[in-house]
Amino acid sequence: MTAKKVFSLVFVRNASEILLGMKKRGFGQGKWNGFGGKIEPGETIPEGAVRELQEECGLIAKELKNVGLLEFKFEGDPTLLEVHVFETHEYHGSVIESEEMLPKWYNLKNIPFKNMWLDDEHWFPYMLRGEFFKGHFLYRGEDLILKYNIQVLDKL
Ligand SMILES: Nc1nc(SCCc2ccccc2)c2[nH]cnc2n1
Repeated sequence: MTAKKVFSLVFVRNASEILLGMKKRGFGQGKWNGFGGKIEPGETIPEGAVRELQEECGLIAKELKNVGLLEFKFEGDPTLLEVHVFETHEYHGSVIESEEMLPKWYNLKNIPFKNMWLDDEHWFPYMLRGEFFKGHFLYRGEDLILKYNIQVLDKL
């Protein structure tokens, strides 16, 4: 039976920029990414997304839009990572560095894909076009995608 771990991943946006964080430790260390983490028992996925965003960069999302779903498998590991992707354009607070993340605003024309997870370059265009997407990626290690598919879904 495949074990499943559920994560949130939040991208903070303004008209021309996206807030990314350099992961300072743990899973995905050394990569720019959105803000997120494991959904804890007793919290909803959006609640976990808001919590992780504030813990990792200090911002409090006033609204969250679910923009996609990503599933990751790593060859040799039975665990399926289910990642719920969100965007927020309405937030308050000030961006601060945390133990987990070093935040930095990037122009949408200059996203540092070379220092991000390999899959991001495949699905970011769907997110930036405002299309609700579902992607499945099979990795060998962290640096090789063996196969993937991405589909645009009509938002439920
Ligand atoms: N962009 C992206 N993100 C993740 S993990 C995101 C969820 C997460 C997990 C653990 C700590 C914080 C956040 C990926 N995994 C494989 N490809 C990937 N691409």
